[in-house]
Amino acid sequence: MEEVRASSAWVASRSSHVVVDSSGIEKVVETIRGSIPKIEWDFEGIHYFDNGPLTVQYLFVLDALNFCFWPDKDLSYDHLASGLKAAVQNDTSVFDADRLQKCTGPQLRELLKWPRPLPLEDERIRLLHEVGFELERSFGGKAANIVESCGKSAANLVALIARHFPGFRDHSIYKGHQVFLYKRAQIFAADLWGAFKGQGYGEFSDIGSVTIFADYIVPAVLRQLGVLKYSSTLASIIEANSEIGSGSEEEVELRACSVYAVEKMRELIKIKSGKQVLSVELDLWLWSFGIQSPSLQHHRTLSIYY
Ligand SMILES: Nc1nc2c(c(CN[C@H]3C=C[C@H](O)[C@@H]3O)cn2[C@@H]2O[C@H](COP(=O)(O)O)[C@@H](O)[C@H]2O)c(=O)[nH]1
Repeated sequence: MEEVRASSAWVASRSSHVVVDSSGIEKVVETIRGSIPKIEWDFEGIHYFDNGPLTVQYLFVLDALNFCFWPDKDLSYDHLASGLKAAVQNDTSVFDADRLQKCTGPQLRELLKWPRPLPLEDERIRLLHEVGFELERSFGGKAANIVESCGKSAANLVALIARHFPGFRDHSIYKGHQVFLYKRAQIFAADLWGAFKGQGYGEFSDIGSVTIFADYIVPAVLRQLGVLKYSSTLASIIEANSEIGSGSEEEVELRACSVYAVEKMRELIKIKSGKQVLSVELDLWLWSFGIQSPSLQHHRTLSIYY
């Protein structure tokens, strides 16, 4: 994840639409006084968990589809997590690699009990096929085998997933440089860690190397907290709910500056209180705050990455 951290810092040092405000970071750190509210993984009670390899398969499929809910104002991540949970409870072979490869749009809608086409549905189906195909080709059909081959390293896991599954290669080109954000690959590692409570499939010796997951909720929360400042043009685009192009400077800055700001926050917490908090914990705190603030306006980008 060093490349996520380094390339995000590179963007933050050159950004013009989004600025990381260090006094905003200081204020947040002062307010929390070294202890961020602990948010339980699955605080919503919407995820499948059986303490075994089927949970790993479930989480991998979940994170393969964990992007872009906003184009349908009634759809959210909750529907995906709980819909896939109900599907696997009803049929434990639903995420078998051969079935993933054959899944169609109407079948996915039926699984999720969603009455109309999903946003980017054709992309979601393409990605499910890719996951099923590559799981079968290289991992005996089981996501648990990916995890077992990463030597309890989240960084290895993210690298392995990015190498095998093109849909997880979350990156952009910014001012000629390649920027890595790996949101869904990293969130898969974090989901394993959270679900299995750092044991078994969730044991990673380097969980501290995972950064936040640059989505559309966390930047909005950071802005609300005064950590991110937007240019007036960007602010009005977001206020008007206008779309921001995937890979545009604005979009890359929103995401990369969020990663960088939380890394800075983490460093400052360490300096001020001596406590070593994880970006995964900061992420869940910020994200859960964001989804409980429906009035928070977020940026809108059509993307398969987040
Ligand atoms: N940074 C960050 N982004 C996250 C998550 C999660 C869920 N993580 C689970 C893990 C444990 C908990 O119990 C959570 O349930 C989803 N997202 C992103 O949010 C957006 C969905 O928004 P809306 O349209 O309002 O549902 C979309 O981009 C989605 O990819 C997270 O944790 N961190």
